[in-house]
Amino acid sequence: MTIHASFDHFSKKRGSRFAVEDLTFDVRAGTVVGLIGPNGAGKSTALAGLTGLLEPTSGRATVFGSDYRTLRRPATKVGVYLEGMDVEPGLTGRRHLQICQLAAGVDRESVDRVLDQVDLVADAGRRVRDYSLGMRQRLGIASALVGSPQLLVLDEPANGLDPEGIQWLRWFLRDFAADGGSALVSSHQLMELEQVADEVVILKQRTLFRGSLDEAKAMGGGSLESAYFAILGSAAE
Ligand SMILES: Nc1ncnc2c1ncn2[C@@H]1O[C@H](COP(=O)(O)OP(=O)(O)OP(=O)(O)O)[C@@H](O)[C@H]1O
Repeated sequence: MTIHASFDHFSKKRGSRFAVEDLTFDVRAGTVVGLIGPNGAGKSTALAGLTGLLEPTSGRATVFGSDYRTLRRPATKVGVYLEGMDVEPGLTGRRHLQICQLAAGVDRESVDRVLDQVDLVADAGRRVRDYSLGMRQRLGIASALVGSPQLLVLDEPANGLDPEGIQWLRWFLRDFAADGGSALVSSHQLMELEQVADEVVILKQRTLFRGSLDEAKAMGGGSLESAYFAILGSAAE
């Protein structure tokens, strides 16, 4: 099966200690992969490494077989929305997306398409400083979608979304994967992730678990949350 993203013994030191050590897994076409772990586990570091924002200390992280930084028109292949990708608050949502559209090198219609996809059409003319947290989150997801990528890399995408937004995101990611796309999603919302992920990676600097959602759930008597605590607990022993 086609591999969209790959970590191959990826390690990254922050100062004298490893933030991520020896991470190896693939994101295959048609799947949603959930990356989970406690605060400081290295999830954001791994996603930043995959999207060319930092250099690994050793190993590799690649998208479509290449270093992200070598991709031509990367936004048309990989949609990225990571923590800290803040939007200039004085811009309107539409203006922000127009800038993303120009940077992605795609047609102007993409802006209306993604505004519609994330249900921000009515608020497109408002300044981002007046957006709620959930609206900013949807705008961030929209900016990742502008280039019609095949792979999405999303850090905590459900953060701040209301129940409707969470449901939308769940169906969106499922449809996206059903159409042959893939998504690598970090999340602390285990019950939500259980609804959407095909595969799960549990990270706490090193990989504690990697496998299908069903395999993970079986380790926790049928629930991802129980499995998560059981796996973290046995790693601490
Ligand atoms: N810019 C940085 N400089 C130095 N150390 C950093 C930096 N960013 C993160 N770290 C350290 O790297 C480790 C992993 O952090 P990271 O943000 O990747 O974890 P995370 O799993 O995304 O956490 P959270 O769930 O809290 O977002 C932590 O020990 C953190 O203190």
